[in-house]
Amino acid sequence: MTDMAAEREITVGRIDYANIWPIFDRFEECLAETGVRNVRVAKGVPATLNRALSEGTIDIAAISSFAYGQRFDEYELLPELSVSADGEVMSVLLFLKRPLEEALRGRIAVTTASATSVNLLRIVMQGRYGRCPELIAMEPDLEAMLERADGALLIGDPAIRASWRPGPGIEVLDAARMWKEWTGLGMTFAVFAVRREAAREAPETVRRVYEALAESKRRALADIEGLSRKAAGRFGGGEDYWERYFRTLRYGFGPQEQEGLSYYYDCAFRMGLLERRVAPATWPDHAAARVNE
Ligand SMILES: C=C(O[C@@H]1C=C(C(=O)O)C=C[C@H]1O)C(=O)O
Repeated sequence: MTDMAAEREITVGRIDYANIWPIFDRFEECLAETGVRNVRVAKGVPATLNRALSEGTIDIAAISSFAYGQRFDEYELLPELSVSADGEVMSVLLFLKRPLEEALRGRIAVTTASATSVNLLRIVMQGRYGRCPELIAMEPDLEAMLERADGALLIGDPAIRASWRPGPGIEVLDAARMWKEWTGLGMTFAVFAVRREAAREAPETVRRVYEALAESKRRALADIEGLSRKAAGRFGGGEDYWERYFRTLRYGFGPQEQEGLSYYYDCAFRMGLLERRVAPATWPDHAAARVNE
């Protein structure tokens, strides 16, 4: 039995958007119940967490599925957790001030917070419409983006807020729907990854973090109404909106989600967006391998 008290501190990265609430809302409460004291939570937008996990300043995080694909050999995937969609996501949105056919020949501003969605846009534009507009990275500010481009890609809370008041004449396209119409598949935007050395150096802490995430998800999903009330209080928008949002997103990572993500990785590899074919490894496989050595 590993002595957890002797293990080093583990930092968990939490996406700073409402989309992750059904996994993280009860996390700290669940963790405290297990008596863990050596865990810290750091919040950030996906691009920040992607970088922090790659640099090892955090150990476990919800990151962009694209960022996992770039460094799959350094990480292990935590099972049964993701932020996915099947046909609609509601918070990865393309705002267009010109018809799509014109925007395809023009320029689209993309949020600096994203890795998965900006590459999803490249894949869908190229694959489905045969051409990709010029993409420019900008801070997520719809008005400023549309001043410089024909369209804007936003994710997370900024996408949600902008969807409530996109402005006159702005068409709003849902990126998961565009992907579903083209491929017939669902899309996984975020996965949960642990750095391999963290899983090796602090196995008991990582196990408890995983169990607390799984339990937090069970509790939150058993009370979507309570979660929606809390989100409406924090962000506005009405409880009905949030209930629909939390019921639209998928939080598991089963065969259906894996199939969609695997096709996304294939497309990204074929387009040269990923250097290697992605071969995912699931935690705690390496622990099992060590036992068998
Ligand atoms: C569903 C969403 O998926 C997100 C999109 C990500 C990306 O584009 O890299 C990363 C994590 C998720 O937060 C969202 O942003 O609302």
